Amino acid sequence: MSDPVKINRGLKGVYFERSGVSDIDGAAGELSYRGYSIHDLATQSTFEEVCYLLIFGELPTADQLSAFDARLKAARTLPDGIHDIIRACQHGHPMDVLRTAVSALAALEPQSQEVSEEAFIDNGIRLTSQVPMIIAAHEAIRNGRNPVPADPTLSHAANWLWMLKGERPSDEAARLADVDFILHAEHGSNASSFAARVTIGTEANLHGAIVTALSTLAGPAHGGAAEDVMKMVAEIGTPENAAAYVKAKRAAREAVTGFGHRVYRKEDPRARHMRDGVRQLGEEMGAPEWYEILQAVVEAMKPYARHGLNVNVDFYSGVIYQLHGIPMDLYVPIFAIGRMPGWVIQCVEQLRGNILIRPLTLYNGPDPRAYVPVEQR
Ligand SMILES: CC(=O)SCCNC(=O)CCNC(=O)[C@H](O)C(C)(C)COP(=O)(O)OP(=O)(O)OC[C@H]1O[C@@H](n2cnc3c(N)ncnc32)[C@H](O)[C@@H]1OP(=O)(O)O
Ligand SMILES: O=C([O-])CC(=O)C(=O)O
Repeated sequence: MSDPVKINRGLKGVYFERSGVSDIDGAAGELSYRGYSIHDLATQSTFEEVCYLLIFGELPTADQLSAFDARLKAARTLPDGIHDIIRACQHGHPMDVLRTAVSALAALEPQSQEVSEEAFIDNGIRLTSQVPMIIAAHEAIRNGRNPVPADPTLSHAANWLWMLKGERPSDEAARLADVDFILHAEHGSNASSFAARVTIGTEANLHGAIVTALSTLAGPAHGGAAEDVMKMVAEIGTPENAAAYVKAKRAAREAVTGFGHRVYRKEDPRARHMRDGVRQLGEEMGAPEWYEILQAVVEAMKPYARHGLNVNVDFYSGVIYQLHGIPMDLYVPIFAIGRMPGWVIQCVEQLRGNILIRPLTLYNGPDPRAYVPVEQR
């Protein structure tokens, strides 16, 4: 019997809202933020500027940028108690620790309860600065070190690396982190941003929506892919093994991680910037084999490219983090650092003319039946 209504499982191809933030052309493999090509932003802009663009809709003037930068820097503080919470769950996955700490911020900072556009922007800017602090503090605490205080002379990306490692990053390392954040900053109605919008649809506060988004980002089909790609590269071991690995995956009808996307049918436009980063960094660090293994996987997947199966943004990012000596379980949290402005502006957009997001499921359970008391079952 055919269903009386058309069901779009996974909401594939369904438009549920209008958005002026980012535009994805999946067929052409193109992405822009507020009309600016991701390629121009990745090569010419900074994460601070992209945050401003996403949140306020226009590129900032020099004065606006410096005022915004000062606002981000002033927000590099965590309330008393957050380090204790991190300490208490230090052995957990960093994504669980980050989510727990953001949830705790909602309880510790009274201003997080306000639901208005201005409050979302204020709280969103504060959280954008606090998220990298939480991740770096956790990394320090779980390794028996004291958290490194933020350095107000450093950019968002450089300060993150400074807090993570306790040493000043090179300009190249800071720029690579900056580009990574720009590329991850926003991506339309992806699963975590959609989940955040669902939370705001109930008129909940921004911190609640960010907790939802973090939970949703953590899965391997979304933000967890970079970590899985690194595990895959380690398992493959040498470029010569890549073809057999892919063949076995395809034979078992299992996903090759870092490939595929719900929207793109050409290569994810963000991937090329990460690919260049892996190649350069690998050569500089005398470890070209990671790039060679990745390219051997791409070669082995070529027969499937005509079905729209190409690399996505996270195919290359994990190896960049690995080359920087960043532990694998920090890859998803790093994605979250970059995605903060995207989540914030999606929540602001949702709040304007808010509507409860509540689709339908078509019932296919048992027909109506009489209740049977427990002693008669
Ligand atoms: C930042 C991000 O979130 S990007 C995504 C990161 N995730 C990953 O890299 C994990 C691996 N990829 C995947 O699991 C999927 O591609 C997803 C979840 C991202 C998208 O899934 P969907 O939108 O359902 O995929 P789509 O409908 O395009 O799949 C089409 C076909 O390609 C196959 N396919 C999709 N991705 C892959 C993959 N990575 N490897 C092998 N086959 C795949 C599907 O099984 C499907 O085959 P079928 O028609 O024979 O059943
Ligand atoms: O858009 C998606 O479905 C996933 C993605 O690439 C992202 O969130 O960056």
